[in-house]
Amino acid sequence: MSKIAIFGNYIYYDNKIVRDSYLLIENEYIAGIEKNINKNDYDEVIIKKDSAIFPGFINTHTHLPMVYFRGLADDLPLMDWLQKHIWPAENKWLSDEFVYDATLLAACELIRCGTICANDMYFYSKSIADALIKAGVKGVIGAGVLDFPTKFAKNLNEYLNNAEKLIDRYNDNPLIRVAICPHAPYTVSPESYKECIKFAEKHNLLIHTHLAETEWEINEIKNKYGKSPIQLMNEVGMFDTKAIFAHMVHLNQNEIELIGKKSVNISHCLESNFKLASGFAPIKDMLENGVNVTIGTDGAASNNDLDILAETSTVAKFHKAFSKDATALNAETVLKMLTRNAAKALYLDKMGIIKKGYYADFIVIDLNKPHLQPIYNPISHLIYSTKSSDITDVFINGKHILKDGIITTIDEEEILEKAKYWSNKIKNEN
Ligand SMILES: CSC[C@H]1O[C@@H](n2cnc3c(O)ncnc32)[C@H](O)[C@@H]1O
Ligand SMILES: [Zn+2]
Repeated sequence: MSKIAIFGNYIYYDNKIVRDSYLLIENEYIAGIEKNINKNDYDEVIIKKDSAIFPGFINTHTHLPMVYFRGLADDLPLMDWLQKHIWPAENKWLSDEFVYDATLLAACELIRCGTICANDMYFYSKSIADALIKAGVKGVIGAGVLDFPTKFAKNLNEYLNNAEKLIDRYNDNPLIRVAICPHAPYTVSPESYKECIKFAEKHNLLIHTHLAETEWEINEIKNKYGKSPIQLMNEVGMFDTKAIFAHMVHLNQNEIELIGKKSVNISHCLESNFKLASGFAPIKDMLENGVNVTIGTDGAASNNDLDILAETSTVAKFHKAFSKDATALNAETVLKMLTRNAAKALYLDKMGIIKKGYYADFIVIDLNKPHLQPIYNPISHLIYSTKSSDITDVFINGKHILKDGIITTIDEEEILEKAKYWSNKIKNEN
C-alpha cells in the first residue's frame, strides 16, 4: 500500500477550510486529515509551503481533440462556424492518430488547469480514452451520434455499435466511463433520441447532448416539430433519464421551472456562448429553481481554451452583472458547480469533495504570489484571483500527475512538437 501525507496551509476538506494540516492519501483514496503525523508512517511526505489544496476540477462539456482546430475559424456564429469550417475540417482530418495526438495536447492543458476529469463528446472515442489513460486523467468518453452518415458511421446502428465497443473495452478502467452523445435536436431526430435513451438505459450510461444553444436552433425546431427544443426533449423522455445538457441558453420561465422540478443537469459554457454570440443562459434563475448547474468550456475551437478555472471566474462575475445582483453566484456556489455538482451530474461516485473515502483528486496552489496576497478568504482567492499557472501540483486517483509544475505522465515537449506538425499539415493542405 502506498501512503502519502501532503502538508498544506489551507485545505478545503469536507467543504470547509482546515488550516495547516496534513492531507493523508492511501493508494487512490483520501485517508483523512491530521494536524500532526509521524513521518515514519509514510512512504512520502510532501511539504507545500504557502499553499491551498482544493478538489480537482471537473469540466462537464468538452470536445477534447478540437484543440487541434483552435483558432482555425473565429468570429462566426455557430451554424456558419460548424457547417462551413468545423465539419469539413473534421471530415478531412479526423483519424485515430489525429484524435490521439490532439487529446494528448488537450490533456496537458487540462492538467495544467487543474482538471481531473472531462466529460467529452466526439468521434474516435477509443483514441480519446487511450490518450487520457496515458496522461492519467479521468474522462467520461462520449460516442457521438448523428442522424446522417459520416466517415465515422453510416447509420444509427453503427453509431451505437461504436459506443458498444467502448463499453466492452473500458468497462473496468478506473479512469474511464462511457457515455452516449446524440449531438443536438437539429441533427438527431426524436426517434433516434428515443433509441439512444433505450441504449443508455440498457447499459446504464449517461447521455450527453447539446440543447437550446442558439436562437437559430429554437426556430429550426419550432418550424420542424411545432415545439421548442426543451418541449421536444421533455416529450422524448430526455429529462427522465441519466443525462446532461450542454448550453441551455434559450428557455422561458415555464421551461426553467420544468427542468428545475426534474433536477436536470446542465453544463454552462459561457465563454463559448460569448464567442459564438449564442446568448446568455439564465443561470441564477436555474439555480433558484433547483437545476443542477455545472461548468464546461466546450471545445477549444469555440472558447478558445480549456481553462475551466478562468471560465468559472468569468461565470461568477458575469452573472452578477447580468442579474444586476452582486450577491448572485458567490465564490462558494461556483466552486460547488465546478466540483460537487459536476460529480453528481456525471454520476461519478466518491468524487468532487476532499474527504475520507473519496478519490484523491486534488490540486495545490502556490499562494506566494503578488496577486494572491494577502489572504482573507482562500475560496475567494481561488475563484477571483488564482490563475491556472498558480497550480503547482495535481493528484488524480492518488497519482502525482503534475509535480512542482512538471507533468509526470506524458512528454509535454514532444506533444507540443506533434501539435506543430499537425497544424502545419492543416495549414498547407486546407
Ligand atoms: C457529436 S460529436 C461533437 C460534434 O459537436 C460539434 N460541436 C462542437 N462545439 C459545438 C457546439 O457548441 N454546438 C454544437 N456542436 C458543436 C463538434 O464539432 C462535433 O462535430
Ligand atoms: Zn459542444
